[in-house]
Amino acid sequence: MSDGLSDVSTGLKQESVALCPLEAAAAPQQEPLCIFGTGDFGRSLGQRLLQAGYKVVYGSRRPQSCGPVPPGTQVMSHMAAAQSASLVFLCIHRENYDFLETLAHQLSGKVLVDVSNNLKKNIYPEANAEYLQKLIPGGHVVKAFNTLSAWALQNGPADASRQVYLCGNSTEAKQPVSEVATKLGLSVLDRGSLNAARELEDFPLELFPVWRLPLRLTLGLTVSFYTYLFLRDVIYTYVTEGKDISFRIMVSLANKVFPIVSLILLSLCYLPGVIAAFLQLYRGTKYKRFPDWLDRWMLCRKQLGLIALGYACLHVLYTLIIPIRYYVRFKIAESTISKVKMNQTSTFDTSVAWRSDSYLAVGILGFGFYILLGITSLPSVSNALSWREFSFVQSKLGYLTLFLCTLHTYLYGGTRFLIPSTYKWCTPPGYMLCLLLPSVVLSAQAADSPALRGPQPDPHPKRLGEERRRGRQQKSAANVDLKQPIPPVNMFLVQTSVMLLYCEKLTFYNIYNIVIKYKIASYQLSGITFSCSQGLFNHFRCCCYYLYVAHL
Ligand SMILES: NC(=O)C1=CN([C@@H]2O[C@H](COP(=O)(O)OP(=O)(O)OC[C@H]3O[C@@H](n4cnc5c(N)ncnc54)[C@H](OP(=O)(O)O)[C@@H]3O)[C@@H](O)[C@H]2O)C=CC1
Ligand SMILES: [Fe+3]
Repeated sequence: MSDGLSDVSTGLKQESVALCPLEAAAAPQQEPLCIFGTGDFGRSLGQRLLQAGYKVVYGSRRPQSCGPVPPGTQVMSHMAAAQSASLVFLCIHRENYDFLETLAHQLSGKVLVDVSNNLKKNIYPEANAEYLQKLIPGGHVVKAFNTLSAWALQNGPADASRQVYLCGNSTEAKQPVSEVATKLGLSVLDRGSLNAARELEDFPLELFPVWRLPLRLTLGLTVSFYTYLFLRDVIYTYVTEGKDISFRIMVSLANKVFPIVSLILLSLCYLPGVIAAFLQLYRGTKYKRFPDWLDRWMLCRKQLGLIALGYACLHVLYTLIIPIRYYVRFKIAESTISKVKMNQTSTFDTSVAWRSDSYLAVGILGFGFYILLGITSLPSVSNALSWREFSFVQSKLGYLTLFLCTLHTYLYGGTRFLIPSTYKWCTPPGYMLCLLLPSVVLSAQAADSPALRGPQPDPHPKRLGEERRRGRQQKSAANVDLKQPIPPVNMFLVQTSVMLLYCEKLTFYNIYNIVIKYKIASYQLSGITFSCSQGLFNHFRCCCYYLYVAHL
C-alpha cells in the first residue's frame, strides 16, 4: 500500500483555510483524496471532505464539462486523478464499473472505497464490492459509506445516519477509510471481510426492519379487537334492539380498542422476560441460547413499548374529548330534563364515587409512569443513566406501570362481570379479554420474584449495561451469557403458586359459568351447582393458601 496513505488525514486544503484543522497547517504537502464521479453522492462527499480539511480531486469522464463540483476541488481525467491519490472513492453506479478494468494498472495497490447500492436485492450474483475486486484484483476494495445518503452528508449526519459500516479483506486498507469517516464525525462499525458486502448493500433497502414485527402485531390486534367490539356493540344492538349506533365506531369503539391494545402490547414487552426466566429455570442453566423466536421477540420490546405508549396517549386524548361529544351532552341533558319532568332525584353513591375516582387516579398514575418509561428509552436519556438506573426504570417501573394499568382496567370493570347483560352473545367484553395477558405476566413475575427464587446475583454491570444501553446491539442482550450459576429454586413455592393461579382461573370460570347459566334461566339449579362446586373448591384453595403462607 502507498506510503502516502498515512498522510491522508494530516494535510491542509489551501483554498479553505477557515475550515481546516489547526494541526493540518504544518503539512502543506497533503496527498489528495480522489473521488470518481461528480454526481450527487460524489459532490456531497467532496464537500464534507473539504470541510474536514482534506484535499479532493475528482475523476470524471468529462473533466471540462462535468456538473458543478465544490469550489476548491480539482477535476481531472480518471487516470490522472487515480495517479494522484492512494485512496479512491468510487461514487458511480455498479452498471458503469466496466471502464475501471482499463484502469486496473493505475488502481493497483490503492484503497478503493465502494459506496454503491442497488435498487433491489439479489439482482447480481455477487455483491458490487466483490465485483469491483474482480475487476481490479490488485486494488484493496473496502465497502463503506453506502448506508449514508448524499443528503445526510451534505447536511451533516443526524443521529440516525451517523453510523458507517465498513468491510474489506485488508485491515490496512480499512484503517485510512475508518480514519476519514471518524474525521467526518461518523462512527465506524467494522463488519469484517468483503463477504459482508452484500449484507451492507442490503441495509439501505430495508424499511424499518425492527419495527416490522411490532407494527404487524399492532395492526393485527387493532383490527381483531375493532371487529370484535363492532360485532358486540354495534351489530348486537342493531339485531336485538333495532337501534343504529354505528356512529360509535368513531370515538367510543376507538377509545376501547386503544387501551386494550396498549395494555396487551405493554404485557408483551415483559412476557418474553418472564418466559426467558422460566426457560432458564426449566433448563437449569443460563449458558444455553434462547430459541430464535424468543430472541427476535426480545429485540423488538422497545418498539412494542413505544407503540403501546402511542396508543395510551390516544386513549388519554379520546377520553379528554368525551365531555364535548354531542352524544354525551345529549344523554346528560335528556336524563336531567326527564328527571326534572318526573320530579325525581338521585342519591349520591359513595362507593361508585370511590371506584370511579380510584379508577381515574390509578389510570393517571399509570400513564405518568408510561411516559417516564418512554422517555428513558430515548438513547440520549438512557445513555446518561448507569446500568442500575436503567435497569430500575425499565424493569421495576415497567412492572409498576403494567400493574397500575392493569388495576385501572380491573377498576373500570368493577363488578360488571357479575351482570349477565355484560356477556352479549355469550362473549366477554373487550376489557376482560385484555386483562388475561397482563394478569398472567404479573402473576408469573411474582412467582419468579426473589421471594420465590432466593437472593439473585447481581448481573455483570459493565457487560450488560453496555449491551442494554446500545439499542443497536440489543441482539446479544437477549442471549446474555452470564458466568454465574442459577440460584436454587424453591420448587414447592413454585408449585403452590401454580396451584393458586389455577384456583383463581377456576374462580373466573365458575363465576362466568354461573352468570351464563343464570342468564339462560335456571337460577336455582345454577345456584346449587355453584354452592356445591364453590364449597369444595374453596376448601382446596384455602389449603393451598395455608401451605403457601406457612412455607413462606
Ligand atoms: N445519492 C445517494 O444518496 C447515494 C448514492 N450511493 C451510491 O453512490 C453512487 C453514485 O450515486 P449518485 O451520485 O447518486 O449517482 P449520480 O447518477 O448522481 O452520479 C453518478 C456519476 O457517475 C458517473 N458516471 C455516469 N455514467 C458513467 C459511465 N458510464 N462511466 C463512468 N462514470 C459514469 C458520472 O460522473 P461523471 O460525469 O463525472 O463521470 C455521474 O455523475 C451509486 O453507486 C449509488 O448507489 C450510495 C448511497 C447514497
Ligand atoms: Fe382507561
